[in-house]
This record gives sequence, structure tokens and C-alpha cells, in this order.
Amino acid sequence: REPGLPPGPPTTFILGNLHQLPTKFAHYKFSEWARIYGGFYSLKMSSGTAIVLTDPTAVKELIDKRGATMADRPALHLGEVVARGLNLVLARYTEDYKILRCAAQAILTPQATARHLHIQHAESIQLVHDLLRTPESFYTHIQRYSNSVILSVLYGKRSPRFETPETATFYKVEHEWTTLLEAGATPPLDYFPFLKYVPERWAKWKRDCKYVRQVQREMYFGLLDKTRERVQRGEGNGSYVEELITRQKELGMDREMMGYLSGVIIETGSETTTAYLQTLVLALVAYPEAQRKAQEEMDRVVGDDRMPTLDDLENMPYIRAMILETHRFRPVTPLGIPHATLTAEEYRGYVIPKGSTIFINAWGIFHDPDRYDDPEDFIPDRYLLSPNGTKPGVDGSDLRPNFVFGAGRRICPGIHLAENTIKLNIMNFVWAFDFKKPLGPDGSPVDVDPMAYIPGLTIKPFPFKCRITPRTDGKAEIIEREFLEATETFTKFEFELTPEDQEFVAKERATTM
Ligand code: HEM
Repeated sequence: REPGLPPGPPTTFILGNLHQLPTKFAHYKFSEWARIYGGFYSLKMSSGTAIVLTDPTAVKELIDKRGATMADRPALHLGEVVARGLNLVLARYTEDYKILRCAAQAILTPQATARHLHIQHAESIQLVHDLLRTPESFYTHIQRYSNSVILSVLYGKRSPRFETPETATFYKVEHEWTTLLEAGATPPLDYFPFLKYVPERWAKWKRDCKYVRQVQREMYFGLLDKTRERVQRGEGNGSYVEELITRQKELGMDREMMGYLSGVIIETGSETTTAYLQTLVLALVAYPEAQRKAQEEMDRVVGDDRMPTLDDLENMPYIRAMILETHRFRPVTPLGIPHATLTAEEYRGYVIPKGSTIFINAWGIFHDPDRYDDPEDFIPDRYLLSPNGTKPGVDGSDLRPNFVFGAGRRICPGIHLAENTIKLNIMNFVWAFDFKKPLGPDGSPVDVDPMAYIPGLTIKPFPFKCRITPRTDGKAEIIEREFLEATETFTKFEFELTPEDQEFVAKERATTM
């Protein structure tokens, strides 16, 4: 470790700390190191430097306030190979990136998001309807929901089933892509660049990248072109991509950029909200006391005769606390998406070299036992006791719940869309269902494992079993009725459905009637 760098774990020759980095769930190790070396420490990644921020003040002072110099991403060879620098999430801070980001912000404003609320609302009704019909498939119902919302909002085309071709293809290629991105899945190309030149026949990762690139392009540009054709036929329905097409010149975008911008938003929009909602179900099952308190509040404010609406939330402090606690309990991206520095910086008497990778350790921030009582447990009540959920006597004013959405110039632009999805579904779930532990062979409840997560840049629970049952027959009837009423919204987004999708849609609506 060069002199002047913040402290960190001892290094070895050439590798630095590389050999100590776990290939899975690095946030545990990063948080353990934060307990030893503090909220601002460094790691040596071979000759490169990484800075890990587990101190909220440091996140604000560095990533927010010095946003202009902290807005880069580390070089990621895979991102270059698969998206040629046009993946908004992974892109370096280039001119192309700035155009993509500006367009993303323009279409994801709170006002634009509000215009698409009716889609999120209708899809959230299908989600509870799906849970009513086939609760055992809740895991894929949530995946379908998130993907269909984002497809409708972006391209004006929904997916009524998990097996609908766009959704099925998306999750298949996304699995390949996230597997490739996992630490340890490919040789350390960014630390030892000569590895990039290994011929394809000996480098499976190269063949995998080719496959991912090809399938992603077919999907992204297929959807883009179909939307354009619909607009030309005068059959637009107000989607983001239509807006992009009409504002293409003003936003300075070419076809490649438009294809990748919207394609990458499918990725980010589907995986993140899916992970959040799957965690919510896991937490409701594992922590029945929290579920009971949320249901009591729901019954008091909304009752049995109607479904909740977003306006009810202001009268539901417990549900609002549950929203925050779910983010805290399992931040969807526990180490954020790493930033990188564009210039050298000085902070607290230490040097942060140009080109350093910066991690916002959301896991470590939100699981710090000095701040939170029992940080490993799901306890929404903590947010009723203090605004940032900290334990008595701890000043939590340096925190902000939306650290889980990152910080600075790269902060998540989908935050408004995500928040609406979260609010709508948490209220519907709590109103409609009991979420219970599965039954074992002898008929007694079996615990779920709240630690059983799929590793990766974003984390989500492994598929698990649980029992989801409507709380009353009356509520089940209301869901059936609302589902039928949502048909009017759904049909505006149902184009070129496959015969199987048509059959599904017709059957569901007929059975409901
Ligand atoms: C629970 C839901 C979500 C969480 C927790 C989440 C979290 C994050 C985080 C931590 C980042 C990195 C920020 C940084 O670098 O500091 C990010 C970036 C991003 N998110 Fe989200 N996100 C969510 C939902 C969404 C949705 C619904 C969309 C799209 C509609 C979206 C689109 C993006 C994009 C495009 C970026 C890249 C921004 C950039 O690099 O400039 N996210 N998100």
C-alpha cells in the first residue's frame, strides 16, 4: 500500500488484497474490515486502489459533494465487450454516457413516472390476482410483474405471463449476463489485461459474451423497432421509447444509444424491484410479528371493503417503516455499483488516487451494530422510534434511507418508478394475504432461511417455499373484481400476443367473470 492511502488490511506482493476478496458476498468481508479499519479504508487490487465507504458522512462529502470527480465507473472489460460502452449502468464517464444519463433522467422524472402509475397499478392488481390463483409460483409472479411494468412503461407492450417470449428471453439472458459479471466467473481481465488476448477457443467467457451480446441486441432492437413501427402506424400509447423517438434529435441520440438505453433500463428496472419484493415476502414469512402489526394498521386505515391506494400511505407509519426496513435489511445492491475517481482527491488527510474504485458499502452502513439494535433482524418498529431507525442515543442525522439507491451523479434515476412499485405492492400484499411458513411432512411449520441469498451485484433470495392465502373471502372477491376492471388498462398494452398468451388472458378474464 502506497504511503498516503487510507489504512486497510495488510497487502501481499503483486496481488495486494486481491487474494483476500471473497468471490461471493464481498459485502460481509467489506463490513468486517470496516469494523477494524473504519468507515473510510482502502484495499489494493493488484496495482489499483479501491476505497470502501461505510461512513455516511464520507459518502455525502465525497460522492455527493465532489460528484464531478467521483462520477466514473471502474474499467470493466466485459461491459465493453457486451455493450461497447453503451450500458448506462457500467459505462465510463464518457460523452456517450452523459447523453444516455440525460435521456434517462428526462424520461424518468417524477412527473413522467406519475403518468405511468396506472400501468403499475394495473400490474400490481394482476400480481395479487396471480398470487390468489397460483400462490406457489409467487417467485416468478413477482419477476413477471417487474418485467411487465418496465416493458409497458418503456415500449408500451406488456407481458401477461412469465412465459411471454419477451419476459422469458429477458430472464434467460439476464441470468447468463449476471453469471458472467459475478466476481470469479471470468479471469481477472481488468487487473491482468493480457488475459483479454487469450484466443476465443480457450476462453469460454468470450463465447458467453458473444451470446449475451447477440441475444440482448435482438431483444433491445427488436422492441425498439416494433415500437417505432407502431408509432408510424399511429398506434402509440405514450411509452418512454415513443418519447425518445420523438425527442431523438434534441437528446442527441442515435439508434444504438436508444436501443441500449431502453434495454439497460429493462435490466435495472426488472431485477431490482423483483429482488426487493422477494425479500419483502421472505421477511413477512420469517417475521410474523411485523406482518401482524402491518396488517393491524392496514385494517384500521383501509378495512375490508376496498383495496388500499397510495393516498392511504400517509396514514400508515408502520407500513412506511416496513418499506425502509426492507431496504435496510437486504439492500438490493449491498455494495452499490462501484464509482471511480476522475482525478486524485484528498480527504481526511489521505490521498485517493485518480482511477480509484469507490464502493458505497450500503450493507455495512445499514448493518452497523453501533447504529442499529439487532441489525440482522427485520424490525420495522425501529423507524418509528427514530427517523433513520438508529438506536436510542445515536444521532442518525448523517444517514439517509436512499443510500440504497447510491449517491452523487450516478444515483439511481429509476428511484421514483421503484418507489411507486414498492408502495403499491407492499400495501396490496399486507391488505390481501397472510404469508406463512411452509408446512413440513408432519404438518408443522418449517422455518425459512432469511440468509439464503443468491450472490451477485444485486442479491435476491433463493427460491423458497411459503404459504400465501387470502385473508378473507371478501378480499379475494374484491381482487377478482379489480382484476376485471384493470382489463381496460391491460388491453392498451397488449400487442401481438402469442396464441398461448391470448389463451391465458382470455381464460383468466373469463374465469374471473
Ligand atoms: C429497489 C429498486 C432499486 C434499487 C435499490 C436501485 C439501486 C441502484 C443503485 C445502488 C444504483 C447505483 C447508483 C450509484 O452508482 O451510486 C443504481 C443505478 C441505476 N439504476 Fe437503480 N435501483 C432500483 C430500481 C431501478 C429502476 C426501477 C430503474 C429503471 C426504471 C433503475 C435504473 C437504474 C439505472 C439506469 C442506473 C445507472 C445509473 C448511472 O450509472 O448513471 N433502477 N440503482
